[in-house]
Parts: sequence; structure tokens; C-alpha cells
Amino acid sequence: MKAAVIVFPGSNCDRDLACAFRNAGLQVDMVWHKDTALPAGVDLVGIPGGFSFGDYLRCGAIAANAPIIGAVKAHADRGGYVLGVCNGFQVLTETGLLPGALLRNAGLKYICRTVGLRVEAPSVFTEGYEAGSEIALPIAHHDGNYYADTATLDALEAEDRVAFRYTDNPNGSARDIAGILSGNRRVLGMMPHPERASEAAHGNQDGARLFAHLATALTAA
Ligand SMILES: N[C@@H](CCC(=O)O)C(=O)O
Repeated sequence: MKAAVIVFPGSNCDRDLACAFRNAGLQVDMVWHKDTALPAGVDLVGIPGGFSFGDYLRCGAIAANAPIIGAVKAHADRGGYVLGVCNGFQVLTETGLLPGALLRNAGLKYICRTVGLRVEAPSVFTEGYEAGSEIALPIAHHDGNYYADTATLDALEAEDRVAFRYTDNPNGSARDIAGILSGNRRVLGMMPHPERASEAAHGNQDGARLFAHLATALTAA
């Protein structure tokens, strides 16, 4: 199974995400943001964390208009899988592939620490965990405060599209939301970094099951 990791100027978790995909058994191509097509046969697109274009304008806003984004949208429209982590989640909301926006943290400070999460909605990204189980993953962001209007939040919950919720909300996110799924459950955006908690050397491997299950599910599909 094949994954592509998109690289923007300012991405700083692209290699980490590629390592997590490779360790789970996926073949990975790195794709520069100025490309206009994904490599043939890509099943999964990873949009990594970082500070694309220096977080200028709004986090993810410039990246969301990069040349490669047309191909990422076409991939998602065809039912392809997309995982956006942290800045990747910000890019996905800016493209409109996921609803809502990531605002400045409620405390107006950059937060870098491990947080508790409850795993909720079913998807290839979450089914490696027992539904309702609690895990711990690192966060590192200044704009992680998830916002959407009440109707959108109600729809996300009614459609069971909240993938991860903070157990102790660190940033003011509406309804403790840490990660959401698209309507077809194949696009996931999440602020915590599972790729930073996926090897023994990380001291926390709670993220590894996300990648392991994702690779197994894609291989079986
Ligand atoms: N642009 C992100 C950077 C976090 C990341 O992707 O690791 C922020 O809100 O700070």
C-alpha cells in the first residue's frame, strides 16, 4: 500500500510522519507542494505538522492554496484516505476538506506537552483502539483551538465524526474536540501528533496503533 507525504516550506514533521507510515509497512513517497499530481497508485495522503509558510496569514491558509492541493482534493473526492496532523489539520480545514477552523489557543500560549485523549468515532484511523479508550499523545501548537458553529458541531456529533476528544481540554477547543473525520470517514484531521508517540525511543507508543491499524486496513481494502 502506498502513501504520499506532502512537504511544504516550513513542514517539520514530514519525515516523522513518513517514518511512522514506513514502520507500519506502507511504501512512502515525499511530494513537494509545487507538484500538481500525486504519484500513481497512492492510497493515503499524509499532511504533516509544522509551520507551513511560516504560519503567515493563518496557519495552513497558504498551504491550502498550493499547487498540489488540487490533486489532494481529487484524491479525497475519489474516496482516498487523508491524514492531516496538527498543521495538516489546519491545512485540511483551510481547504474545506474538513469543517471548522483552528483558532489561537484560548490561553494565547504555545502548548507543548502530552495530553489525554478519548478515542471515539469508528474509522480506519481509530479502530486500532477500543472505542472509548483513553490514550496519551503529544501536542505542540499555538493554533489548536477547534471552532465550528453550533450547527456544524451538532452535525459532527450526530454523525459520530469526532475521532478524538481531549480528556482535559488544553486549548479551548469546542466540545473538547481534538480530531474530526470527513463525512465518508476517510479524511482525518487531528491536532495531537501520533507520529511522535510511535516508537520505543519516544517513550510513548500510543500513536503506533493508529498507523498499524491504518496499514492493515488499507492492505485489506
Ligand atoms: N502551525 C502549528 C504548528 C504545530 C505543528 O504542526 O506541529 C501551530 O499552530 O502552532
